[in-house]
Amino acid sequence: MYAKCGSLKQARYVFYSTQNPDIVSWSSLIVSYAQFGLGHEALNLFIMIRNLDVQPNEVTYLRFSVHAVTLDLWRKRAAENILKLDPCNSAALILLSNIHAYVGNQKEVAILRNLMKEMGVQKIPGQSWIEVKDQIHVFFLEDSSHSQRGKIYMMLEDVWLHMLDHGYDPCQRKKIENVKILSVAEDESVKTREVVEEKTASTKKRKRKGTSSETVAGFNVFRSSTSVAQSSGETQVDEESIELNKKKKKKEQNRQLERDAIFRKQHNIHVSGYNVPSPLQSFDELKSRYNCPSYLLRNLKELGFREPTPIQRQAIPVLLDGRECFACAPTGSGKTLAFVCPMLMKLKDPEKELSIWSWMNRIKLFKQIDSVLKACSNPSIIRSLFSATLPDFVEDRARELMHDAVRVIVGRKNMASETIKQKLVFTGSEDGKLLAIRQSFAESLNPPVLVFLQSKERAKELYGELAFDNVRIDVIHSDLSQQEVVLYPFEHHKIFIAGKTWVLIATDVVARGMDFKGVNCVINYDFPDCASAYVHRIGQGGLEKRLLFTEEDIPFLRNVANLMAASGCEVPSCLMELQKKEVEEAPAQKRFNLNKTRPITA
Ligand SMILES: Nc1ncnc2c1ncn2[C@@H]1O[C@H](COP(=O)(O)OP(=O)(O)OP(=O)(O)O)[C@@H](O)[C@H]1O
Repeated sequence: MYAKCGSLKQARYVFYSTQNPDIVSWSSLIVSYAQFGLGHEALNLFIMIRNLDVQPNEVTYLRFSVHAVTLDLWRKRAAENILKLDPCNSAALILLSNIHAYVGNQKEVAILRNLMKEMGVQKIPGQSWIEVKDQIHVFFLEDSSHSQRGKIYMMLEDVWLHMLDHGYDPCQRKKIENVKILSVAEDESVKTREVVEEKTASTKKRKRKGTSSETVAGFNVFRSSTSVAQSSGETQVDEESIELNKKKKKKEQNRQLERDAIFRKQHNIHVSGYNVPSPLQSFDELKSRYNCPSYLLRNLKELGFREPTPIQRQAIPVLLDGRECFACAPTGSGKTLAFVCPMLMKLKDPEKELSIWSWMNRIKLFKQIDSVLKACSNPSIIRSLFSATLPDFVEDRARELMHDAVRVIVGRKNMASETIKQKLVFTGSEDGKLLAIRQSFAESLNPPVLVFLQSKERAKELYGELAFDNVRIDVIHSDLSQQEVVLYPFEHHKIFIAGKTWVLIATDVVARGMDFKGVNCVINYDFPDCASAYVHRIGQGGLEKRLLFTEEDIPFLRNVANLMAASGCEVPSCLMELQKKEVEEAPAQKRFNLNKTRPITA
């Protein structure tokens, strides 16, 4: 393991600190030496184990001979010994054929390959295993048969991202490859390709010269095989060149995966899921990859959208590939276009179909995620979930309900946008809050202003307090009829943004369902009941965000302070050092009730 990770020193240390190393340990060290190009050290060790009367096994011979392949004597002996142990051993036969190919002995290669065919020996893919909760799971390269393959590949993608986050640079891999040992299967594939290349070349040569193939005796064990027809050799060449093409394709796919990973890293995109499509480099790719209608691209240009935002780069191809998707990206990061663009591209008559859709969608916005996702269980519907926050329980439900979904996270999950200016304002008490808001309106009221409170009772109460001040104020909460709530964005929102209403008081419920573009300032009058509520509140447009807090809020401040600091805002160090509140798991309900009964004024 240490040697595979590049540290021969550690590998040797582990070996020499093992009391009575068994053949597995010996074989591992031999492989390590060979892997690092230390053929003589590997050979010395091999001789040593013979002298120590340790019996080499098949793996010792196989591995040793793979890496010490230039040593003629050992190569031959290794081959004979392997076949003595198991004459039908596919790995050994392939290895032998590769060894012959290495030294240009094409006739032996052809004999061996035909013999394998005659004996019905099939190449067994190398397998790995892992034990999880007393159960052994066996798998091979690119295995997709496991019932939980989606989760497994998602996890692998996460591990890959962690490696990238910790500085692993796939471009540097070439350097490591000099000392990297390939698994037997990989080794075989590389060498098989060389065999095929050489073989194809030699077959062509033969054809040109018009010479007939000869039957050549090979190793003793194969002498019985005397007839090798040229035609069967050619068929084999055809098969192998198909195989070669497949491998070339695979290699190109792997390169693409690495390019995608680097590109995603540059744009802070994190994905998991099986076979995630490449992100978009530009909007033009919508045309070349997905045949996007030209009018859409024209419209994007007219809107001044030159480059896709990170969420658009990844989510659009996912949806256009017909995959379901759940995504989390900061507020204002362009999520709307990320799901609207694929929809527009799939609609046959966008104008007609959209007018019906927009009404349905408004209504659906207010429903629970579960019922929305379940209702859309028709397999022809591609479901997607876009949000600025993605709590774990929502993510778990989405994974359960969606089929083979791709997860896309831009930046860190549940983070506020880095472009939003956030300010913490200490007001001491409830009375202090009222004073502070009145003072700020008197000094610098810059409408439209959105004010968030935790409950409809408190929203109504604050409205009552401020209604008689010299401020044009309105309130929206869940006591309004469904129709009013649905219509709000169209009617009241217009009035609000047009400046007829200066201050709009709202609750968290409203913050999640509406999109208040053009707001200048967001005041969090009440402390949000969780960090994700805060992210949604401050996502409602506006360059300036203020969060008022009192003595009572201090124990709950840490999460929000962390969030602010993570999105680049200045937070006093004393707040960052606050003790984590013990009741952190259940504060929301508690605080909600507390605030519900807490009056706006003392
Ligand atoms: N590719 C782009 N280039 C430039 N501007 C864009 C691009 N995509 C979207 N925008 C603009 O960015 C703004 C924010 O977009 P949008 O409302 O879709 O963000 P969002 O992530 O949905 O935010 P929220 O979470 O608040 O709903 C909009 O004004 C939109 O017109």
